[in-house]
Formats: sequence, C-alpha cells, structure tokens
Amino acid sequence: MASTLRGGNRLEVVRAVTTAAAAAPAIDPTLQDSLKRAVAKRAVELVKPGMIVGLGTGSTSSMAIQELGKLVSQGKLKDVVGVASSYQSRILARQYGVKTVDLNDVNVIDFAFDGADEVDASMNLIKGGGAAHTMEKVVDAMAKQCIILVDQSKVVSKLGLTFPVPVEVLPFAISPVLRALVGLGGVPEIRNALRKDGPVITDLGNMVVDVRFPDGVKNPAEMERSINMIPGVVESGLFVGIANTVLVATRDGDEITIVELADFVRSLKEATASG
Ligand SMILES: O=C(CO)[C@H](O)[C@H](O)COP(=O)(O)O
Repeated sequence: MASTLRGGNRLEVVRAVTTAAAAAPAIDPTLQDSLKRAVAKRAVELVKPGMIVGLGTGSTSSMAIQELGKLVSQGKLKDVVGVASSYQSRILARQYGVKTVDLNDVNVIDFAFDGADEVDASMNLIKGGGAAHTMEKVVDAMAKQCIILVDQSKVVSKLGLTFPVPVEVLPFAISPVLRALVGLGGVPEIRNALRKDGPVITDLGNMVVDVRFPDGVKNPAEMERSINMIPGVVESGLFVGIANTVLVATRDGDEITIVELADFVRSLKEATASG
C-alpha cells in the first residue's frame, strides 16, 4: 500500500509529524471526520463471521461500530460478537445491532479495533483522550490482532510533545500520585469534566490525570512501566507493544487513501527529502 503525498497535504502532514506546539488543530475537522470514517470502514472489512471483536472507544471506533452494525444487519457477518471497552462502545453496539459479551466470558478476542491520540513510527501509542484507556488496554492486549485506526494528524515523531499522557488514578491516592508524576518529570493536571462540575470520573470510578512532558516521552516502554509502578495508578495511556497494525487514513490529492503506518512514514520521509 503506497501513498503519494502532494501539495498542501504534504505540508500539513509534515507539520503534524514535526510540530511541538498544539496551538492550532493539525487538520481540518471535516477532513478528519472523512479520514476517520474511511479507516473505520477499512477495519471492519477485516472482520470475519464468527469472530469475537474488541470494540474500541472514541469517535473513530464509534464509526467502526456503526459500520460493523451495518454489515451484521445485512447478514454479511454472522455470529460476530463484540467485547466493549467502555459504556460508549457497549451502548453503540447495542444501538447498531452488534451483540456484546462480557470480557470475562471469553478466553480470547480474535480481532480488536481501536483509535489513538498519538502514534509513533514504532506503533507505540498514547490513548485515553476519552478516559477509557484502562479498559481499552485490557481488550486490545487480549486480542490476537489489535488494529489501530488513525488519521494522518495522529502520527508523530515523538510521543507526548503535543498530547499529554492520560493516567487513570484511584481518587483515594490522587495527591501522592500527582507528586510521583512530578518526580518523573511530568506536569500533571487532573482532567475536569466539560458538562459536569469537577473531575472526569471514568467508567471504572476513577480520576484521570493528564501528564505533560515538556520534551515528550523519551522512552515510552520505560515511562509506561514507571507510571504503572506508582501505587494508586490504575493504568497509563501509553500503549507499548499492543498494536499489531496501525492503519493511517491520509488525503492523497482529492482521494482518501488508507496505508499501513510503515508505508506512511516511508512516504513522508521521501516527501521531506525531496523538499
Ligand atoms: O483512547 C481513546 C479513548 O480513551 C480513543 O481511542 C482516542 O482518544 C482516539 O479517539 P478518536 O478516535 O475520537 O480520535
């Protein structure tokens, strides 16, 4: 799968990959929605009848659940069941006619799709923009094949320069955890709800702390371990070694193209080298 990056698209992509500042959105929201829809459709083409499917959380995963529901209702995917990673994905699955089972009722998940907030060239991820990363990590890690769906603006050269690392924390332990995160070089901030006063409370009843790292995350595997070692931390939004495939939706002239991450990164480097 190859992608040719042209004109404004290339500049836009290069900016998304190299920028340290998040002042302006890296991508036009309408284009981003079209890219998300396209990659969501591609993901569900990979689902086979009889599969147990991990259902990610977020807008891209929501589109994939809708697309999955369409195929199920057309009778093209018999005996598919979903394992939800949040209330959002469970409710959507029900709404779109995808049966769900409890995670504890399955021994294996055949295939999981999920979104991400940032992806680096080694398929390390930042997740948790929707505060669902703890359950997502369990579902994604259990899958034989975990496929991550992103638009081009999510691909970065280094994690954490733009998006903070979300950390789910037991409310009981919030103060010591905040201090420990500072000790790791982070600038933590408790995430506040938008349409509720006070903090976001996750589906599991915990708080979320967004941790900024001024120079980005140097070693994602080490940082994931260090954060998860802090007593009171439930789970960090760094996902290392979980994704098997990352599909990137990119605009190619007037067309939307879906490419694998390695191809996307290669074409980006070629485009940058050729000026
Ligand atoms: O990790 C997540 C939720 O906790 C989402 O997958 C991530 O935030 C990406 O979301 P979107 O597809 O809406 O851009």
